[in-house]
Amino acid sequence: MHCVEEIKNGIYWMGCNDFRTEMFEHIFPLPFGISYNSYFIDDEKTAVLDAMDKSVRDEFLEDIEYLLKGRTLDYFFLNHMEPDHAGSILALVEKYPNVKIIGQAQTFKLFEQFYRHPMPNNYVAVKEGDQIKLGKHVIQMIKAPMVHWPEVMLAYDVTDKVLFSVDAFGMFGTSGNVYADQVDFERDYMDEFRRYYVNIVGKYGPQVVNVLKKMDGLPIEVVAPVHGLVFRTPETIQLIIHKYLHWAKYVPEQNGVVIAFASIYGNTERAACVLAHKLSLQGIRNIHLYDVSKVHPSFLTAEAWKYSHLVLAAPTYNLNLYLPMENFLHDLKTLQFQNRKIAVIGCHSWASAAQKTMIEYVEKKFKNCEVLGTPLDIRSSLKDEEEGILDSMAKTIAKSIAESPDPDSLV
Ligand SMILES: Cc1cc2nc3c(=O)[nH]c(=O)nc-3n(C[C@H](O)[C@H](O)[C@H](O)COP(=O)(O)O)c2cc1C
Repeated sequence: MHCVEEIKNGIYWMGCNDFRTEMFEHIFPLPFGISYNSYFIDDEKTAVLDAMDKSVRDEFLEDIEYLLKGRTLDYFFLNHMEPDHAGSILALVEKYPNVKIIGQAQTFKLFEQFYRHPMPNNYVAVKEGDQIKLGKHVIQMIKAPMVHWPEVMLAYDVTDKVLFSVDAFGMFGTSGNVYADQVDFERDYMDEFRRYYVNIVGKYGPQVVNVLKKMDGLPIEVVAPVHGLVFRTPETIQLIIHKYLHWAKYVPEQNGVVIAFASIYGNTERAACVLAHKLSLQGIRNIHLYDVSKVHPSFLTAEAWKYSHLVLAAPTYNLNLYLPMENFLHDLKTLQFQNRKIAVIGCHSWASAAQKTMIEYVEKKFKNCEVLGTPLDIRSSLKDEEEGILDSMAKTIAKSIAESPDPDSLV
């Protein structure tokens, strides 16, 4: 069996969906699975760009054999050493021992660290701008450090204007289709596309901006990532570049409020829900409530990236911030979350710590973020006569949203 499709003259997509892996990198839940793409070029010389995870190694080798039609494999482009794209390389080299492996010196070093199997006779070291001629197809190397590892190199088919973008423009999830224009991408895939970006490369905004600058100078007709759908129409390519510009510059996509709350007994939750309704009465659209104890942080960080405003509400727990909230905020800090206004609600019964810790994250650990309005620290439960505090908070947030510039004007 095989699962391949020609995406441009002599360039083939090979795709495997993986519904068995529960968590990507053993940390990110995969409710819709994950897919691995690899690409084959049929020319005077044959080439494979990127390998696949070892969980789909047999299918990967089967597709290559089918496309080679009895020929041998001349080149393998090792664009990224991470095992979900390199896990099948040893098997590939065992099958095609004379294959030339294209990569950077740094890539080969990582290869040997992981696989303890030096193959210096197979290596062809390349640098930024080098071109490999396969025949009609000429492949140009474009460095993309930290998108999402230091050795990442994109490959650009100069002849057919295809950008093999490695993890850039990848996504969580799977599809029965190959191209983004064959599905309702914005409606059905954007959330997993965003969650992938934020959690996998979100920390490296400046490096992503550099890649986008390099792309700006290239005519691109197809963007072919290693996970998810392929982009071949000007509309879908423009859409993903537009989204990446927002995300990489830490500019929200739209105005709205994410209320991330934690609660042991329900009092902080109640305050969060009442605040949400007060915001709604203020005419605010797109208010999203999330219980951080129930929703994996990878979904929460993606939502925080999407919207302009954030509310954090959590109780004190053993003289600390309640752990699921701490996890979420730690994640945001690690991902270099920035440029947001954030309201804070703490809750405690005898010795407060949560409110102070959340304020510290906003003011000291996040970049260019500020606490919005007067933070609240509930004593066990909010009394009826204190509800006015939530009214003021809702008004402050609504005013801030009204005064926020159109996010599109910032990219
Ligand atoms: C294991 C445990 C530890 C707690 N530690 C503290 C604490 O250190 N300081 C404090 O003021 N309250 C502490 N609390 C109490 C809660 O923070 C407090 O009752 C709060 O109002 C609960 O809000 P909630 O109803 O939203 O869960 C603790 C509660 C539990 C279950």
